Amino acid sequence: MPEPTKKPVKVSQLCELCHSRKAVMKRPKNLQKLCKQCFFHVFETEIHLTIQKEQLFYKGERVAIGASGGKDSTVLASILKTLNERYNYGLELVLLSIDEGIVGYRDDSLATVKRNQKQYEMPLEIVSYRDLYNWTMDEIVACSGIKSSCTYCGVLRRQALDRGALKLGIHHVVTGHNADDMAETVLMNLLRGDTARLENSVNVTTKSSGSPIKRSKPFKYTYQKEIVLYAHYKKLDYFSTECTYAPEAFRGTARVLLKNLESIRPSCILDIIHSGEHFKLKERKKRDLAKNRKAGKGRNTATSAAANSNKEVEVRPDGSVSLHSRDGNRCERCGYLSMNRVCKACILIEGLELSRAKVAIEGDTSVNGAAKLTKTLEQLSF
Ligand SMILES: Nc1ncnc2c1ncn2[C@@H]1O[C@H](COP(=O)(O)OP(=O)(O)OP(=O)(O)O)[C@@H](O)[C@H]1O
Repeated sequence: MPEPTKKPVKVSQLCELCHSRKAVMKRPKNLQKLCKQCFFHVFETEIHLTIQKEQLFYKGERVAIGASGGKDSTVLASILKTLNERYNYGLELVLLSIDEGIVGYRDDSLATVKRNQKQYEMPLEIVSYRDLYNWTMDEIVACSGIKSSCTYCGVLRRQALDRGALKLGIHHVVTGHNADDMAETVLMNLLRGDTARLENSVNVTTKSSGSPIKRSKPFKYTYQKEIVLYAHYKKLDYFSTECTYAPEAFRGTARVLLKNLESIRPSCILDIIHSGEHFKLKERKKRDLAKNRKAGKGRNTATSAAANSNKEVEVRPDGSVSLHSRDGNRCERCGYLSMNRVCKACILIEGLELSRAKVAIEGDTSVNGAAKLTKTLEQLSF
């Protein structure tokens, strides 16, 4: 029987890197036509180069991966395992998950992380808001409404990741924040005129004041679309549902704007990050901002939940909160490391406790029911 003849692949369909295999995709970052193998290679190599250039790790370092079960952190765990073995980084990788207490969302995504733990053979530590703060996000939303949920969650999660890492004796947490997240942050700060934050919004590595924990973002230059493609082609096991509570409204606006820009000019994500990297505040402006902040003036100054104690609190656009700073010390309330007399998390929790007392006096204290009721009410239009 004659052998079936293989249909020749048109040159225009060949991978633009290896020129031998068929291209299966257009790379979102630069529209290069690639085969699967070459895509894996460039994707992994770019992340390795970022890690090297930024000198993110040292040999023997213990690193906690902030693992939410979503695509970004799942790909991060998979890639770090691959690169650690391929390039002999010598890292000890641990999965660290925060259970915010969001029924029907986080419980399902944590089930994914538990499967990842076995797939990647990494230890897993789960720390919950309930244990740390005696609140769940469902309860917080029931008390304070859905609008400020991202603010609360952001502040509490940042601290919870730090505390979870410290519990493990780890001083470095990596997260799956990607290039799209970075560009969104630059756009948001730009649109708000928040020049003070523009300068630091694109740093790969950050540290909260007073915290001994370093946080890094190895996906700083990695496009979200490519992360999804990688997870898809590698058949990674991840949880794809969005958080039950709406994303921060203004970030959502910046996201839509960015997606529109990206569809016209794919490189704009990197271009925005590049611009962010070159914003530098004049020394005088920096001093003025610091003075204003100390005096409690400025665009983002608000009297927060701790207003009952007449303290001026600055609520920053990224959700972090600051009181008058002082040198590294411990929070008066919870004893956790803080530059402020009372840490950001305690300030928020204090306000919540006041609202909880009010809810208890006014009626229904069944929190799960209250969370559902809040969501239902906010979805209604009159
Ligand atoms: N509950 C959590 N536990 C541990 N780490 C978390 C948690 N939520 C978020 N992170 C970390 O912060 C990063 C950014 O979180 P964000 O909420 O922006 O989610 P995302 O962009 O959907 O990421 P992912 O796809 O990993 O969920 C995540 O990639 C992860 O590393």
